[in-house]
Amino acid sequence: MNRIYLIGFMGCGKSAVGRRLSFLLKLPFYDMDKEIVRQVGKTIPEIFEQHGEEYFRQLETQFLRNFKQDHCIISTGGGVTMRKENQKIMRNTGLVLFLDAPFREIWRRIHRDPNRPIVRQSTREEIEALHKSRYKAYKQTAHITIRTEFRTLRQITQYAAFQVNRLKGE
Ligand SMILES: Nc1ncnc2c1ncn2[C@@H]1O[C@H](COP(=O)(O)OP(=O)(O)OP(=O)(O)O)[C@@H](O)[C@H]1O
Ligand SMILES: O=C(O)C1=C[C@@H](O)[C@@H](O)[C@H](O)C1
Ligand SMILES: [Mg+2]
Repeated sequence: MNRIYLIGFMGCGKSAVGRRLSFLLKLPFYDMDKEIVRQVGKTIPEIFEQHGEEYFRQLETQFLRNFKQDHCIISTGGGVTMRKENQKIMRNTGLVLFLDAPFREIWRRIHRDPNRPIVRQSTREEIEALHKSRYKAYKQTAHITIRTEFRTLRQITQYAAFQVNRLKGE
């Protein structure tokens, strides 16, 4: 299968870049968080509150196992890359791009967002530690790491498209 997965921490730009890349490469775009919300009929904060985080993690893995569409772009949730099984599915079914944004920028983007339950319950220090603890998994799972600092969304999207085409040509 030949999908493009965007991985990385909350707020690194997966959804924003995914939408633009979909337009540029003329491929359908799926946002995993949105797909899960649609399937379950509950918001992410509701899923976390009513069923717990572990249940949400199971929904993420189920989504990856059951999703059938080929030739598409998928922006993943920030925690998806932590499970080994998810890492394997993504690497075996597509090209994995990690959007590597600096933490202070991530924090500026996410700290007031009420739709991110993990952020709502934690201090800046705790979220920074989470970012640090996840970094290696993002890096190791990705075929390509794209550093987003000092780049506009347009530049990141163009660079991602360039890398995708380069790897397809190999
Ligand atoms: N390089 C960038 N320059 C300017 N703004 C950006 C950049 N990348 C992302 N943003 C903005 O930051 C916000 C968060 O980005 P986005 O929602 O795409 O993150 P995400 O990785 O999908 O997060 P989540 O894991 O929570 O789904 C959005 O408002 C987006 O437009
Ligand atoms: O980083 C995370 O663990 C999360 C990121 C979001 O995309 C959502 O998937 C959810 O809020 C959990
Ligand atoms: Mg997103």
